[in-house]
Amino acid sequence: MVRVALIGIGNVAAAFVQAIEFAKTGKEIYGILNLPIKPNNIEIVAAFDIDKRKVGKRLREAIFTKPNVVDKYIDIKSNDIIVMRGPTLDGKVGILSSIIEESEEKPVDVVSILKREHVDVVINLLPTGAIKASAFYAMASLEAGVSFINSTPSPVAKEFGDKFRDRNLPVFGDDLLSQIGGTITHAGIIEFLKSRGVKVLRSYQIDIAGSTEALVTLEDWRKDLKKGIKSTFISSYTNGAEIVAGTSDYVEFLKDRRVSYMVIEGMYGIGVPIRIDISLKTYDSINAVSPLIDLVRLSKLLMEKGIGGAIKEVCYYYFKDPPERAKSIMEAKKGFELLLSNLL
Ligand SMILES: O=P(O)(O)OC[C@H]1O[C@@H](O)[C@H](O)[C@@H](O)[C@@H]1O
Repeated sequence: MVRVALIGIGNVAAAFVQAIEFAKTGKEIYGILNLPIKPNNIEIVAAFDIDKRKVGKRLREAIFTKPNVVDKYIDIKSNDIIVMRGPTLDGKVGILSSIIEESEEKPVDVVSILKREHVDVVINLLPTGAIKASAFYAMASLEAGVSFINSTPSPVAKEFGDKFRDRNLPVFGDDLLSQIGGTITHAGIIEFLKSRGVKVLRSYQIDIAGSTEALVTLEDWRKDLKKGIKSTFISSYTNGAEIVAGTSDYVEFLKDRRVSYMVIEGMYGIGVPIRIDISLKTYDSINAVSPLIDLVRLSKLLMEKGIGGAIKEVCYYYFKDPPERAKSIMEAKKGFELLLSNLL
């Protein structure tokens, strides 16, 4: 078994909890690695949040509580854990203060809970911008001897990588790359065009969704942070093309659906123009599920072998803002596959 703690019971947590239940039915989850640890070996044993509508509730009920918008895909029968009150820190700054209804309960002692529940892996799913809170949970994980997956844009793998390495604990981050979201699709099309000799000149991507993450990204500083990460990820795979990409709007009725529009312009042949327009429609939270199921199992495998730190091949394959980047998506895949073959 791999024992997991979830930090932030938002939409991705709602999708992940359902995916673990789905795995128990024996049905196929698309796009996950074939590893000795199976998805049904994952057990969620602790959950933390700060919203009074979720704290104190059963996890299986909290995941469908406002402001979450994820659909119910499956009945969760087997998990009775209660959501605990984590520390707030910067978890409700700015627009989040009008979305979150802060619990009046006293925060629990996170380190002792992680130890008591024998947690192997913490998944950080706090909102964008909760930098101090993410750092707090990273430190708590270090102290409790737990590995850490940082799905958020906060710099955890970047800043805590050495500390985790010294304790032989894996830390993966930063900012999870969706299985088939806007960023990887955009970078992938550009890489394909390049492989066909097209000179890509410029490109933009706008993302529209109805989740809390889309709503909080309306704040300029969060928008700039995420736009910077997405644009840098895509640009790092192009030779000097002008790239602008990031969340642009919140449309409430879309709920967990996300629409990404991409426009890519370039030249080919004797210098005539090519333009590609793409509209990609996905369920945002489900897009995190397969990568997270892989990362949880990889954490445990690496822990068992005593390998710690921000393993670069895992970070550049699964994240948008890794401490080190590969030169292309293909190179990232090759590097990651080599690591896997040495590991298994
Ligand atoms: O789909 P992408 O481009 O990999 O981005 C994934 C996610 O990136 C996160 O930063 C956002 O908060 C999510 O809402 C978003 O969907």
